[in-house]
Amino acid sequence: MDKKKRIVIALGGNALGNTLPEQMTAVKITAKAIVDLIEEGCEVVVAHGNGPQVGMINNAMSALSREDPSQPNTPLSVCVAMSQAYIGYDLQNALREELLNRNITDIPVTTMITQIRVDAEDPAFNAPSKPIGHFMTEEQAKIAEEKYGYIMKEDAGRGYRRVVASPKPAEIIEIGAIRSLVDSGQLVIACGGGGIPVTLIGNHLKGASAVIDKDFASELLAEELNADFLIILTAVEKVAINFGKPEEKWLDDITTDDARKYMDEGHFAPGSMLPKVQAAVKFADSKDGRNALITLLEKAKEGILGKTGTRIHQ
Ligand SMILES: Nc1ncnc2c1ncn2[C@@H]1O[C@H](COP(=O)(O)OP(=O)(O)O)[C@@H](O)[C@H]1O
Ligand SMILES: NC(=O)OP(=O)(O)O
Repeated sequence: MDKKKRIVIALGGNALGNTLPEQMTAVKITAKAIVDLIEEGCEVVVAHGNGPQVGMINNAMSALSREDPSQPNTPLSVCVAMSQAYIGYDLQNALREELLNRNITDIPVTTMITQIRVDAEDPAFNAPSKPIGHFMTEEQAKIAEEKYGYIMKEDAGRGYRRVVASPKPAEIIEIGAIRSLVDSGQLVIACGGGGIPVTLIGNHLKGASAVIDKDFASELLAEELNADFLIILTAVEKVAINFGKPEEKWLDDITTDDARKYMDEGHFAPGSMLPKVQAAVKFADSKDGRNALITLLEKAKEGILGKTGTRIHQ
C-alpha cells in the first residue's frame, strides 16, 4: 500500500471569519474541506492565522487595563496564546464533529499550544509590518494612532490596519510533542496564529511582542514534519501575475525559479500574497519531491487531485 501523503495546511482569514459568530460558521466549512483530504487518504496537520482574532483580543485586554488600573496590560504574546486556544477550541470541535458525521471514529483531534522561538535581534522588531485587527478608515486610523500609539498602515487597498512586529520563526519549541501526536495518527492543530513568539534566555522562554506570519510558521512546521505537501488555503483559487490588471494571468504550475522571478518583478502584494509565495518556494526548495499549493479553501480537494490551484515545485 502507498504511504499516506503528509500535508500541512495553512488556513487563512476566510477559513476563520472575523467575529465569534462568523468563526463558528466558517470552521464548519473549513472542517469539511480538511476531512475531504483525510477521506482522500492524506495525513493532515493544520496550522492557521489569527490576524483579526489577536487584534480583537488585544483590544479587549487593553480596554480592561485602561478601565481598571489594577489590571496590568496583557502582553501580545499572551494574546497570541489566547487566540490559539480560542480558534483551536472552535476548529477542534468542528473537525471532531465532521469526522464523526462521516463515521471516522479513529482519528482524535488535538490542539497543541505552540511556542516558536524567534531571534531577539531580528530586525523585524524595529519595523512593524504584520497587519492585525479590523480594517479602519483613514480617519479611524489617525484616532487609533493618537489615542493608543498604534502604528497604522494601509493594507493592499483594503483599508487601514494596525501593524506589529513579525519576526521570522526559528524553532518550534513543541515540535517533539507535535511529531509524536502526528506519527500516532492524530489530527493536530499546531502553530496557530504563527505560534506564540518567544525568545530563549538560558532555559527561560520569554514572550515577545510580535505576531509571526502563519505562512512562514506553517512552512517550518511542514519541513520539520517531513511533509510531502504544504497547502496554503486562502481567498483566491490561484496566484496571479499582474493581479487586478487587464493583463492578469492566473498561474497553474510554476517552478521555484519562476516564482522567484515573479517575486523580483513585484507581482505579489507584501503582507498578503508575497509571504505565501515565499513560504511555498522555501518549502519546495527544501527537499526534492516537496510541493506547495496555494488555492481556495473550498477547492482543497480538487487542488490535491491536481485539478486547480497554483502548484509550486523545483
Ligand atoms: N498576485 C496575486 N495573486 C492572487 N492574489 C493576490 C495577489 N496579490 C495579492 N493578492 C491578494 O492576496 C489575498 C490573500 O492574502 P490574505 O488576505 O492576506 O490571505 P489570508 O488571510 O488567507 O492568509 C487574496 O485574496 C488577494 O486579494
Ligand atoms: N499570524 C498570521 O499570519 O495571521 P493571519 O494569517 O490572519 O494574517
